[in-house]
Amino acid sequence: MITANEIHYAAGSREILRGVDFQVTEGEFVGLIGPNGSGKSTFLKNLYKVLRPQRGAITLCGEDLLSMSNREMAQRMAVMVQEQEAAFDFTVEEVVMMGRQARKRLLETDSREDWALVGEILDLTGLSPLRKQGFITLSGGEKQRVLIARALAQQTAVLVLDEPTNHLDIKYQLQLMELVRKSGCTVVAAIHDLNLAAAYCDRLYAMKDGVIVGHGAPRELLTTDFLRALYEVEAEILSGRDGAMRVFFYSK
Ligand SMILES: Nc1ncnc2c1ncn2[C@@H]1O[C@H](COP(=O)(O)OP(=O)(O)OP(=O)(O)O)[C@@H](O)[C@H]1O
Repeated sequence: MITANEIHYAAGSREILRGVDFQVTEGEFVGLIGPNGSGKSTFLKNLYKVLRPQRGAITLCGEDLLSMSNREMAQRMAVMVQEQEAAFDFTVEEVVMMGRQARKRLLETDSREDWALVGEILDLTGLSPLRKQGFITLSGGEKQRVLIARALAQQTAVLVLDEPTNHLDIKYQLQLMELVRKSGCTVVAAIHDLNLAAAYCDRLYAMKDGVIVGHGAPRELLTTDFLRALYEVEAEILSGRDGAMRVFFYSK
């Protein structure tokens, strides 16, 4: 569904991505982990074309991403990032409706089907009581839920999420991960919380200093030795009563 080969990206003389190889197959939920400043957001920005790699190739749904128009990309891939949020002076339902734009012709109005879908997604994300509230008046966690709702309204095959849960309380963290997993989309998400990543992702890619230093199923990848090398912390790995792995951290 997505392949990135040998991606190099530099900002001025600073090499941020140094030959990143990355593959996601259809229906997979892949997490991107790694320490602060390792290049995760920069890599995702290359995936959704806010940045253009100096070297390397990316395909989306079998087509060359770099020669695709933004509209063609938006019909295949929805993106949820943090930085856009200040720009919205719209109601919650209007922001979610914006997700439909990529699927319409120029000047095509919102149909009854569009509104029905928006209503359904507002219900799913627990946002119906807030639908008429101004986006800029929402709390950080509410904004994050609106942005994921907007991405779901785009009805794309692929979702790219940069830190989708960092403002959410624990109930909504679990709910968002559940929702994303059940969406049936192919998902790439940068996630700091390794317990969430391990519980929901099929596979993880670990990035450090602009290169992929490991990838695999969470249980195979996240060993104490690997976590020590990646984050310079001591980790203890246990199993929860649901059988999922839990990681505890101690400073070195
Ligand atoms: N335009 C730029 N000019 C110089 N350095 C940059 C630029 N953009 C990003 N960087 C640097 O590249 C590195 C990678 O940044 P990036 O935001 O991709 O990291 P990240 O892994 O997403 O980090 P975090 O976990 O903290 O969000 C950082 O050290 C950042 O300061």
